Amino acid sequence: MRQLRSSVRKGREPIVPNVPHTPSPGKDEPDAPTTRLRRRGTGNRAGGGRKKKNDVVNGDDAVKEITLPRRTGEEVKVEEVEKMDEHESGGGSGNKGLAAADDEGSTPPLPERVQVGGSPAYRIEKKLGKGGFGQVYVGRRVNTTNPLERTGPGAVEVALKFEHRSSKGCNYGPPYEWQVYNVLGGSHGVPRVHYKGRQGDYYIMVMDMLGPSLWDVWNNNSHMMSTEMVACIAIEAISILEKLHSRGYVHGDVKPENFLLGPPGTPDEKKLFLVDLGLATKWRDTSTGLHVEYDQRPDVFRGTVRYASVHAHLGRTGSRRDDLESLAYTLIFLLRAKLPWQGYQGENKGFLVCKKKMATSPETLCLLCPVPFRHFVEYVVNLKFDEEPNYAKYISLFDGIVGPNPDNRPINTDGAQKLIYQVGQKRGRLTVQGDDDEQPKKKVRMGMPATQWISVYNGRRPMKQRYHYNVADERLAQHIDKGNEDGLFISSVACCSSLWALIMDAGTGFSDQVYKLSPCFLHKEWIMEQWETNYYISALAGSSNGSSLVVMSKGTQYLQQSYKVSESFPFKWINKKWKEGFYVTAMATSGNKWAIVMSRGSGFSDQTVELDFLYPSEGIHKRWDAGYRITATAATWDQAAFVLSIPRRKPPDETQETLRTSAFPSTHVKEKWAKNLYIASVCYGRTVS
Ligand SMILES: Nc1ncnc2c1ncn2[C@@H]1O[C@H](COP(=O)(O)OP(=O)(O)OP(=O)(O)O)[C@@H](O)[C@H]1O
Repeated sequence: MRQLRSSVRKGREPIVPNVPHTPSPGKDEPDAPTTRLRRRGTGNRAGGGRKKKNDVVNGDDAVKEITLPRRTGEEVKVEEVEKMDEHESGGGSGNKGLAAADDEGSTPPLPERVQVGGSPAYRIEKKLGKGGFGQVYVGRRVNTTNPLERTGPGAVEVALKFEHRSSKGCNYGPPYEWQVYNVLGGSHGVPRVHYKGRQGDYYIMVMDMLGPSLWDVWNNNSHMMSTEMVACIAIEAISILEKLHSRGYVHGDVKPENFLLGPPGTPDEKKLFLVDLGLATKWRDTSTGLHVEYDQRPDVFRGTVRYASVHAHLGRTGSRRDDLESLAYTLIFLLRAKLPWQGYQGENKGFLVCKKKMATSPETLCLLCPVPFRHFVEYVVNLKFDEEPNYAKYISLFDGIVGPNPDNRPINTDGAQKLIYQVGQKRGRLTVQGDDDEQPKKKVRMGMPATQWISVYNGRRPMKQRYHYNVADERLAQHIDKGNEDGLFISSVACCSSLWALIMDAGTGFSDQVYKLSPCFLHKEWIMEQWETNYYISALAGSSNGSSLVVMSKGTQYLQQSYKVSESFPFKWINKKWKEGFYVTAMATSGNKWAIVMSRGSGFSDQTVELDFLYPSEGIHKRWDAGYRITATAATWDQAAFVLSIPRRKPPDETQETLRTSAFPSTHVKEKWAKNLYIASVCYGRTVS
């Protein structure tokens, strides 16, 4: 199994060498050699004061939170069960996030005649479509001077997009989409908006009338589309996205329903357009010209579940790669009529779809598709957050599939020809054929889940640290007692195959410690008893059979503590607690359950979470660059979570390294000690897929 190591050293390039594999000795590890012993003060910083009795809150059996009351005796808050967002929409569109799905019956009547922002007057005719935000109708000019005027501000027929003022997109006035159309309207592949304004309760946009969507075409053709047609769509769609991206925006909801052809029977009938800019965001800051900053908010989902990029599912800031990943799914859907993650239902749908996307290799996804499609998928799923996509190269992938004469193609590819020409001109050549010999990059989504040890090391002054692993329940006490006798306290615990790993340190600063091995995850009565006597949870781990090891210490700097056990990663709860001044100070998993401990007085000034279906290497590096350091880790069979924090007091050595190993990293730990790097956190679980 692969082992990887990555690290950060402030002011230096991160080091990312591969570390050789070390087989597990498969037994308890004896005391390891230690560096110089240095004891820290052991004063109890938690302070005294009697606490009121704790309340226990059970949202449901699976989710519970126990909060230690503030010393003011304030009422303990009741937590609701909180789950990942789930969004539904109709049609063939899959599920859409951030959409206010108006029920047709409940929408107020549309005006009979529309005239907004200096436009001519229009009569409303047939409905063209309906989305989560608005409804689109044909508008026919009431007084026509030139009945042949097909496009432009004086067109006889226009598309009218109505959004009710109470719709979600209009909370702060006119729809956000209007602003985006101001910038992008009329650019390559984006319809022109001629007028906009409010009439009665509706915000109305008057735009060029277009034809059927790609979903309509596919649906009306017995759910089939020729390879050449899809390849042409790929070529032109990439060029449309390139143009949109070059203006600083990402679309955010690329899918078959949002690609429209020109009106049938007109010169534009083979031309492709991209509509619905309601979820567009900027990837580039207009004033600085810099790429927007990376962030992950695992509770935020924007887009449509079926076509969303994995990064969008995980709540990462949108960037150019996301549109291309959604385009890849769109193309495969049109070709194969099905995506492997269709059919999931229920409140867990977003999670299951994302997990399936991560577990589906490009080979599996593109089975029976011509090779260029697989190469396209491989390129786009490997794009980094701020990487500039090589649009011209992606377009050139499909050259061999489409006919040589652009005039005979089922979709107009003029935009793409222009792009390739421009790129060629820039480089002093005409095309990007043979541009470079770069092969599609290594695949990160391989379809094979793997579990590993994830260990995190911090640079610090020499101290005594000791580790034990493969420890059976009955042997825990013996190791802990011996450690305590030697002046060590437990700093981290982890579990693999129902055997425990213990890290004991001389540098914890704790003055006393108790622990509990219990058959449940977690033993709330015991925890509450310890809280009563000023012990706080300082480390915890869970086994796959549901048992847990909780370590509680005196002498922590915590002032108040709260924990939650949840079936899914409880980001919403964490987010709420952050606002109350709590920070995550420990985490553990048991099977698919998460236990998160949050404390006041944690010594952090900011905190963030990286959650992924694999080791989130890019995210961790981005956070390291922004001054965060990993302060807690936990992983289930599916997901790995890293909590990264900014300490209030800068440590003298900010070095941090992570290591992923298939066996407990005993040899590596010794090598780290030699460099004054000590285990700060360890867990066992999902790392790669
Ligand atoms: N200019 C147009 N000409 C013809 N039909 C259009 C036009 N604009 C939109 N439509 C049709 O109306 C549908 C909904 O439009 P649009 O996607 O802009 O609305 P939305 O409420 O933002 O949708 P979504 O739920 O996808 O965000 C489209 O799928 C398309 O079928």
